[in-house]
Amino acid sequence: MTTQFLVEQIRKKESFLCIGLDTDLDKVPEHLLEEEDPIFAFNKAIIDATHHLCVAYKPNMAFYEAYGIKGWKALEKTITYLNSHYPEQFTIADAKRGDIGNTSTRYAKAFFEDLGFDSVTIAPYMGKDSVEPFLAFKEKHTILLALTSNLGAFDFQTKMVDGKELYKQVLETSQTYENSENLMYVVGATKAEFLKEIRNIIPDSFLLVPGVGAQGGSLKEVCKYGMTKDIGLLVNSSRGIIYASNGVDFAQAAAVKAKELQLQMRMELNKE
Ligand SMILES: O=c1ccn([C@@H]2O[C@H](COP(=O)(O)O)[C@@H](O)[C@H]2O)c(=O)[nH]1
Repeated sequence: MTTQFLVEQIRKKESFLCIGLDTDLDKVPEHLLEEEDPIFAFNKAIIDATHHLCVAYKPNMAFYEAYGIKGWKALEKTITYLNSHYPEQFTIADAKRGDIGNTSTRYAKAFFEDLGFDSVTIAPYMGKDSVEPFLAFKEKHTILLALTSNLGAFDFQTKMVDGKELYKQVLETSQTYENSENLMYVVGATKAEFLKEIRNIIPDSFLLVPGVGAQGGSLKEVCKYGMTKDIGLLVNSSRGIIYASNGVDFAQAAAVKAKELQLQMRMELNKE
Protein backbone atom coordinates (compact mmCIF):
# COMPACT_ATOMS: atom_id res chain seq x y z
CA MET A 1 0.00 0.00 0.00
CA THR A 2 1.30 3.48 -0.82
CA THR A 3 1.46 6.20 1.84
CA GLN A 4 -0.75 8.35 -0.38
CA PHE A 5 -3.51 5.69 -0.30
CA LEU A 6 -3.19 5.47 3.49
CA VAL A 7 -3.59 9.26 3.80
CA GLU A 8 -6.68 9.14 1.54
CA GLN A 9 -8.21 6.44 3.78
CA ILE A 10 -7.53 8.53 6.89
CA ARG A 11 -9.24 11.56 5.36
CA LYS A 12 -12.18 9.50 4.10
CA LYS A 13 -12.81 7.73 7.41
CA GLU A 14 -11.76 10.69 9.58
CA SER A 15 -9.72 8.21 11.55
CA PHE A 16 -6.05 7.35 12.03
CA LEU A 17 -6.89 4.53 14.40
CA CYS A 18 -4.95 1.29 14.35
CA ILE A 19 -6.53 -1.60 16.25
CA GLY A 20 -4.10 -3.98 17.90
CA LEU A 21 -5.04 -7.65 17.57
CA ASP A 22 -3.24 -8.86 20.70
CA THR A 23 -5.45 -11.90 20.98
CA ASP A 24 -5.01 -13.75 24.26
CA LEU A 25 -7.04 -16.92 24.86
CA ASP A 26 -7.11 -16.13 28.60
CA LYS A 27 -9.06 -12.96 27.79
CA VAL A 28 -11.40 -13.86 24.93
CA PRO A 29 -15.07 -14.59 25.74
CA GLU A 30 -15.58 -18.13 26.99
CA HIS A 31 -18.14 -19.10 24.35
CA LEU A 32 -15.49 -18.66 21.63
CA LEU A 33 -13.28 -21.35 23.14
CA GLU A 34 -15.67 -23.95 21.67
CA GLU A 35 -14.86 -22.75 18.12
CA GLU A 36 -12.40 -24.73 15.99
CA ASP A 37 -10.10 -21.68 15.80
CA PRO A 38 -11.02 -19.32 18.66
CA ILE A 39 -8.23 -16.83 17.87
CA PHE A 40 -9.42 -16.36 14.29
CA ALA A 41 -13.10 -16.33 15.35
CA PHE A 42 -12.31 -13.52 17.82
CA ASN A 43 -10.24 -11.52 15.29
CA LYS A 44 -12.85 -11.92 12.52
CA ALA A 45 -15.65 -10.66 14.79
CA ILE A 46 -13.56 -7.68 15.96
CA ILE A 47 -12.55 -6.79 12.39
CA ASP A 48 -16.11 -7.08 11.03
CA ALA A 49 -17.42 -4.83 13.82
CA THR A 50 -14.69 -2.15 13.67
CA HIS A 51 -13.29 -1.91 10.10
CA HIS A 52 -15.28 1.26 9.27
CA LEU A 53 -13.77 3.07 12.28
CA CYS A 54 -10.06 2.40 11.70
CA VAL A 55 -7.48 2.40 8.92
CA ALA A 56 -5.08 -0.23 10.23
CA TYR A 57 -4.82 -3.49 12.16
CA LYS A 58 -1.74 -4.59 14.06
CA PRO A 59 -1.48 -8.20 15.17
CA ASN A 60 1.39 -8.55 17.61
CA MET A 61 3.36 -11.71 16.76
CA ALA A 62 3.91 -12.68 20.42
CA PHE A 63 0.22 -13.46 20.84
CA TYR A 64 0.30 -15.89 17.89
CA GLU A 65 3.74 -17.43 18.42
CA ALA A 66 2.69 -18.23 22.00
CA TYR A 67 0.24 -20.83 20.63
CA GLY A 68 2.72 -22.54 18.27
CA ILE A 69 1.44 -23.86 14.96
CA LYS A 70 -2.20 -23.11 15.92
CA GLY A 71 -1.29 -19.48 16.58
CA TRP A 72 0.60 -19.13 13.29
CA LYS A 73 -2.35 -20.62 11.38
CA ALA A 74 -4.73 -18.16 13.08
CA LEU A 75 -2.39 -15.32 12.11
CA GLU A 76 -2.30 -16.50 8.50
CA LYS A 77 -6.11 -16.73 8.41
CA THR A 78 -6.40 -13.25 9.94
CA ILE A 79 -4.11 -11.53 7.42
CA THR A 80 -5.70 -13.44 4.52
CA TYR A 81 -9.16 -12.38 5.76
CA LEU A 82 -8.05 -8.73 6.02
CA ASN A 83 -6.42 -8.72 2.58
CA SER A 84 -9.40 -10.36 0.87
CA HIS A 85 -12.32 -8.65 2.66
CA TYR A 86 -10.80 -5.30 3.69
CA PRO A 87 -7.88 -4.62 1.30
CA GLU A 88 -8.10 -0.90 2.14
CA GLN A 89 -6.80 -1.64 5.65
CA PHE A 90 -3.10 -1.02 6.32
CA THR A 91 -1.68 -4.10 8.02
CA ILE A 92 1.19 -4.11 10.49
CA ALA A 93 3.05 -7.22 11.66
CA ASP A 94 4.28 -6.11 15.08
CA ALA A 95 7.27 -8.45 15.08
CA LYS A 96 10.20 -6.23 16.18
CA ARG A 97 12.64 -8.20 14.00
CA GLY A 98 16.10 -7.33 12.61
CA ASP A 99 19.21 -9.50 12.18
CA ILE A 100 22.25 -9.78 9.92
CA GLY A 101 21.32 -8.95 6.33
CA ASN A 102 21.03 -12.54 5.13
CA THR A 103 18.57 -13.33 7.92
CA SER A 104 16.64 -10.04 7.68
CA THR A 105 15.97 -10.87 4.02
CA ARG A 106 14.20 -14.07 5.12
CA TYR A 107 12.15 -12.17 7.73
CA ALA A 108 11.16 -9.62 5.08
CA LYS A 109 10.05 -12.39 2.72
CA ALA A 110 8.04 -14.06 5.49
CA PHE A 111 6.08 -10.94 6.43
CA PHE A 112 5.81 -9.14 3.08
CA GLU A 113 5.64 -11.98 0.53
CA ASP A 114 4.36 -15.08 2.31
CA LEU A 115 1.95 -13.44 4.77
CA GLY A 116 1.30 -10.31 2.71
CA PHE A 117 1.55 -7.63 5.42
CA ASP A 118 1.95 -3.98 4.36
CA SER A 119 4.50 -3.30 7.09
CA VAL A 120 6.58 -4.81 9.85
CA THR A 121 8.11 -3.36 13.02
CA ILE A 122 11.91 -3.60 13.23
CA ALA A 123 14.42 -3.05 16.04
CA PRO A 124 17.17 -0.73 14.72
CA TYR A 125 19.93 -1.96 17.05
CA MET A 126 21.81 -4.08 14.47
CA GLY A 127 22.07 -1.15 12.06
CA LYS A 128 21.93 -0.46 8.34
CA ASP A 129 22.48 -3.97 6.91
CA SER A 130 19.78 -5.36 9.22
CA VAL A 131 17.18 -2.78 8.09
CA GLU A 132 17.86 -2.32 4.37
CA PRO A 133 16.61 -5.80 3.33
CA PHE A 134 13.13 -4.74 4.55
CA LEU A 135 13.36 -1.35 2.83
CA ALA A 136 14.07 -3.00 -0.52
CA PHE A 137 10.39 -4.07 -0.82
CA LYS A 138 8.36 -1.63 -2.95
CA GLU A 139 5.12 -0.29 -1.41
CA LYS A 140 5.95 -2.04 1.87
CA HIS A 141 6.84 -0.14 5.04
CA THR A 142 9.50 -0.71 7.65
CA ILE A 143 8.50 0.68 11.04
CA LEU A 144 11.63 1.30 13.08
CA LEU A 145 11.47 1.46 16.88
CA ALA A 146 12.58 4.99 17.79
CA LEU A 147 11.25 5.93 21.24
CA THR A 148 9.11 3.19 22.70
CA SER A 149 6.18 3.59 25.10
CA ASN A 150 7.58 1.55 28.00
CA LEU A 151 9.64 2.73 30.99
CA GLY A 152 12.65 0.74 29.76
CA ALA A 153 12.88 3.21 26.86
CA PHE A 154 14.95 5.36 29.23
CA ASP A 155 17.56 2.59 29.73
CA PHE A 156 19.17 3.14 26.31
CA GLN A 157 17.01 5.14 23.88
CA THR A 158 17.38 8.51 25.62
CA LYS A 159 21.06 8.04 26.58
CA MET A 160 23.55 10.47 25.03
CA VAL A 161 25.77 8.98 22.31
CA ASP A 162 28.27 11.35 20.65
CA GLY A 163 26.41 14.31 22.15
CA LYS A 164 22.95 13.21 21.01
CA GLU A 165 20.23 10.94 22.38
CA LEU A 166 20.36 7.46 20.89
CA TYR A 167 16.78 7.63 19.55
CA LYS A 168 17.72 10.81 17.64
CA GLN A 169 20.74 9.00 16.18
CA VAL A 170 18.34 6.23 15.05
CA LEU A 171 16.07 8.78 13.34
CA GLU A 172 18.92 10.68 11.65
CA THR A 173 21.05 7.73 10.59
CA SER A 174 18.14 5.65 9.28
CA GLN A 175 17.19 8.55 6.97
CA THR A 176 20.48 7.92 5.10
CA TYR A 177 19.60 4.26 4.38
CA GLU A 178 18.74 3.16 0.85
CA ASN A 179 14.97 3.39 0.18
CA SER A 180 14.50 5.37 3.40
CA GLU A 181 11.24 6.70 1.93
CA ASN A 182 9.79 3.33 3.04
CA LEU A 183 10.50 4.08 6.71
CA MET A 184 8.00 4.81 9.44
CA TYR A 185 8.83 5.02 13.16
CA VAL A 186 7.40 3.84 16.47
CA VAL A 187 7.04 6.59 19.08
CA GLY A 188 5.05 5.79 22.23
CA ALA A 189 2.03 7.94 23.10
CA THR A 190 3.47 8.07 26.62
CA LYS A 191 6.40 10.06 25.15
CA ALA A 192 4.30 12.77 23.47
CA GLU A 193 6.46 15.55 24.94
CA PHE A 194 9.36 14.33 22.78
CA LEU A 195 7.38 14.65 19.55
CA LYS A 196 8.25 18.29 18.89
CA GLU A 197 11.96 17.48 18.70
CA ILE A 198 11.25 14.28 16.77
CA ARG A 199 9.33 16.29 14.15
CA ASN A 200 12.37 18.59 13.76
CA ILE A 201 14.33 15.55 12.57
CA ILE A 202 11.63 13.70 10.60
CA PRO A 203 9.02 16.34 9.69
CA ASP A 204 6.99 14.17 7.33
CA SER A 205 7.48 10.50 8.27
CA PHE A 206 4.52 8.45 9.45
CA LEU A 207 4.62 7.44 13.11
CA LEU A 208 3.02 4.38 14.64
CA VAL A 209 2.01 5.53 18.10
CA PRO A 210 1.09 2.80 20.62
CA GLY A 211 0.28 3.58 24.22
CA VAL A 212 -3.12 5.29 24.32
CA GLY A 213 -5.76 3.42 26.32
CA ALA A 214 -4.27 0.80 28.63
CA GLN A 215 -0.86 2.55 28.89
CA GLY A 216 -2.38 5.97 29.59
CA GLY A 217 -0.95 8.07 26.71
CA SER A 218 -2.88 11.16 25.59
CA LEU A 219 -4.26 11.31 22.04
CA LYS A 220 -4.59 15.08 22.32
CA GLU A 221 -0.92 15.56 23.20
CA VAL A 222 0.19 13.18 20.44
CA CYS A 223 -1.80 15.18 17.88
CA LYS A 224 -0.64 18.54 19.22
CA TYR A 225 3.05 17.73 18.72
CA GLY A 226 3.04 14.90 16.18
CA MET A 227 0.46 15.67 13.50
CA THR A 228 1.70 16.81 10.08
CA LYS A 229 -0.06 18.32 7.05
CA ASP A 230 -0.62 14.73 5.83
CA ILE A 231 -1.57 13.59 9.35
CA GLY A 232 1.54 11.41 9.74
CA LEU A 233 0.08 9.39 12.62
CA LEU A 234 -1.33 5.93 13.16
CA VAL A 235 -2.44 5.71 16.78
CA ASN A 236 -2.79 2.18 18.13
CA SER A 237 -4.98 0.82 20.89
CA SER A 238 -5.13 -2.91 21.58
CA ARG A 239 -6.48 -4.00 25.01
CA GLY A 240 -8.54 -0.82 25.43
CA ILE A 241 -10.62 -1.81 22.40
CA ILE A 242 -10.58 -5.58 21.94
CA TYR A 243 -11.25 -6.46 25.59
CA ALA A 244 -13.97 -3.88 26.21
CA SER A 245 -16.26 -6.81 27.13
CA ASN A 246 -15.74 -10.53 27.56
CA GLY A 247 -19.40 -11.36 27.03
CA VAL A 248 -21.28 -12.29 23.86
CA ASP A 249 -21.38 -8.56 23.02
CA PHE A 250 -17.54 -8.31 22.84
CA ALA A 251 -17.39 -7.18 19.20
CA GLN A 252 -20.07 -4.49 19.64
CA ALA A 253 -18.35 -3.30 22.83
CA ALA A 254 -15.05 -3.07 20.89
CA ALA A 255 -16.82 -1.00 18.22
CA VAL A 256 -18.10 1.40 20.90
CA LYS A 257 -14.54 1.94 22.21
CA ALA A 258 -13.17 2.31 18.67
CA LYS A 259 -15.92 4.85 17.89
CA GLU A 260 -14.95 6.91 20.97
CA LEU A 261 -11.38 7.18 19.67
CA GLN A 262 -12.52 7.82 16.09
CA LEU A 263 -14.68 10.74 17.24
CA GLN A 264 -11.73 12.27 19.09
CA MET A 265 -9.61 11.77 15.96
CA ARG A 266 -12.25 13.44 13.80
CA MET A 267 -12.09 16.46 16.12
CA GLU A 268 -8.30 16.59 15.88
CA LEU A 269 -8.41 16.30 12.08
CA ASN A 270 -10.89 19.13 11.83
CA LYS A 271 -8.51 21.39 13.80
CA GLU A 272 -6.06 21.17 10.85
O1 LIG B 1 6.71 1.14 22.07
C1 LIG B 1 5.89 0.24 21.89
C2 LIG B 1 5.94 -0.62 20.80
C3 LIG B 1 4.96 -1.55 20.64
N1 LIG B 1 3.95 -1.65 21.52
C4 LIG B 1 2.89 -2.66 21.24
O2 LIG B 1 1.65 -1.97 20.98
C5 LIG B 1 0.57 -2.64 21.59
C6 LIG B 1 -0.02 -1.78 22.69
O3 LIG B 1 -1.07 -2.47 23.34
P1 LIG B 1 -2.09 -1.77 24.40
O4 LIG B 1 -2.92 -2.91 24.86
O5 LIG B 1 -2.88 -0.73 23.66
O6 LIG B 1 -1.26 -1.19 25.48
C7 LIG B 1 1.15 -3.98 22.10
O7 LIG B 1 1.07 -4.92 21.06
C8 LIG B 1 2.60 -3.63 22.37
O8 LIG B 1 3.44 -4.76 22.31
C9 LIG B 1 3.87 -0.82 22.59
O9 LIG B 1 2.95 -0.87 23.42
N2 LIG B 1 4.86 0.12 22.74
